[in-house]
Amino acid sequence: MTITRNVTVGVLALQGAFIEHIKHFEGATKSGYSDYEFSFIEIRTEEQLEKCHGLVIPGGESTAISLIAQRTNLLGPLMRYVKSEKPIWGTCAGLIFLSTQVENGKPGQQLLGGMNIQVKRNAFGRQLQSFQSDLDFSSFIPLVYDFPTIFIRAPVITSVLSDINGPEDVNDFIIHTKNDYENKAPVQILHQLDNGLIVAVRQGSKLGTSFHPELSDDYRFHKWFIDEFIVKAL
Ligand SMILES: NC(=O)CC[C@H](N)C(=O)O
Repeated sequence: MTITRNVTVGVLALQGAFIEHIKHFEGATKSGYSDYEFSFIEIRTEEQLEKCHGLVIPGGESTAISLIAQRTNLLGPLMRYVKSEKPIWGTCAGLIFLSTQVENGKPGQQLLGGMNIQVKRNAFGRQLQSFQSDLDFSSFIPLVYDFPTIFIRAPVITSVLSDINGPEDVNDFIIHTKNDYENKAPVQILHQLDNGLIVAVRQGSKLGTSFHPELSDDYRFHKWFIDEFIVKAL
């Protein structure tokens, strides 16, 4: 007799593209996982968050997600969750929220500080606010040579921070996390565009992508997150 294990993955549902992530995870796990019974749930409260083996922070607007998290008292629980070393994947605005520092943040914007990186919001400028590109991710996802990758007013990773305490001369735009967590794992660059811009990084159990795999019709990225981050951490 095989024993099935219940696994819960949460998607932060304060604002943005959370339903799309849930649909992709459901599609990605429909078959091939006889040992696991997956539930993908929307997260709006601390009680819901506590049930999760891993968390996804979707794209949307990082300033709005931060504001709603503060107003609904979820910011503290999210900062504690980041420290638990459970898998977390931030896409686009979620990547910004998960970072340690934003070079063009909005005053009052809060960051979870899960990855020792600095990001820049809306990094592709006005002409190129949104675009789609087939990218070769086969160096980290086996056999994925042509993933349909959608960028919408996307951020990029501008540096890896060695000093997580932040800059001494913080100006009006550099926003630094208030979380005292330091992720000790090395930051790995997973993908750089041809022009050198960094759009996917991993730091131990944390993953950050500038783009939106949940807006394509391809489940392979979500399946990789389940296999590589969630299942391996169980
Ligand atoms: N598609 C997105 O998530 C856009 C991110 C948005 N520009 C921000 O700063 O939060």
